Amino acid sequence: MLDVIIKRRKEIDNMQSDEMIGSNLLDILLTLHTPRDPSGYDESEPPLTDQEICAIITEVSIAGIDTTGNTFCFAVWLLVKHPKVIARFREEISEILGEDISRQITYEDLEKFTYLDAIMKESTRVITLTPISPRNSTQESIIGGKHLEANTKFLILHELIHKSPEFWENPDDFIPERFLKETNNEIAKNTFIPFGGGTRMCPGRYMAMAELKTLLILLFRKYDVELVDNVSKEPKIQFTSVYECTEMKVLVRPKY
Ligand code: HEM
Repeated sequence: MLDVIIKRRKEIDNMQSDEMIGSNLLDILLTLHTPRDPSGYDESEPPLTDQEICAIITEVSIAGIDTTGNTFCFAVWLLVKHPKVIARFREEISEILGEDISRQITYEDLEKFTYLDAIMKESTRVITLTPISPRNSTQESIIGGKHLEANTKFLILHELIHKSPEFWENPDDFIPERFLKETNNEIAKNTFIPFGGGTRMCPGRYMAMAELKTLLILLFRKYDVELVDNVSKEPKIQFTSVYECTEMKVLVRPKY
């Protein structure tokens, strides 16, 4: 990958100052904190080195692809199982974007999608992609009434917390409304942690949510989606470091 980065850096260095760079991740990283930076040139910040760019692209690829892809499959499956939720979601799409299905979706649009936000939250609660996170206590502490010595290794069970009847009513049911302000439902602190928490919380969470919401709008505003056969009544799931959807067949038909 380093070769590709070096080659592209040379190409960009040889470009005329008014020539446009691409909007892909590599070009954005190569021009960050340089006079070509589209978000403005800040001389006080050094440009990224080839090694730093390589590390960022590797990290985004490892941590950002399977996670987002599988979350998308599970969200589609949950939606298809709940036609009333799809109907309300489509109403929200029409309210915010109108009926022009070619209308581009902006980040500002996404912020208005409160029901879709609730769908995504509920979807990541019902099927918690990363069910556990390891931690190591740096100091002696008491957690849940249990005394832990410093340097104790332990696991945070996201999935167990997300399915605990102590914190969630009907925890196995898919009810996006529980995340809406209108229902006045209090979500207790630290009971909703699909992206972890604290200093190691997922740094890709906003990017993942923006991608997932955009994809769901694009899919459901233009297509009807249904599960194909018995295989897909339940998606096939296997656990590696995250839950992976290994098989799910859907039929996608244009609505118009
Ligand atoms: C729906 C999609 C995603 C889910 C459910 C998810 C979930 C998580 C979780 C649970 C953690 C561990 C947090 C902790 O230990 O407290 C994590 C860490 C991380 N995620 Fe994500 N993630 C997603 C998407 C992404 C994307 C798109 C990127 C990058 C573009 C990304 C980059 C990372 C990185 C680099 C870490 C390690 C952070 C650290 O240890 O300091 N993730 N993610």
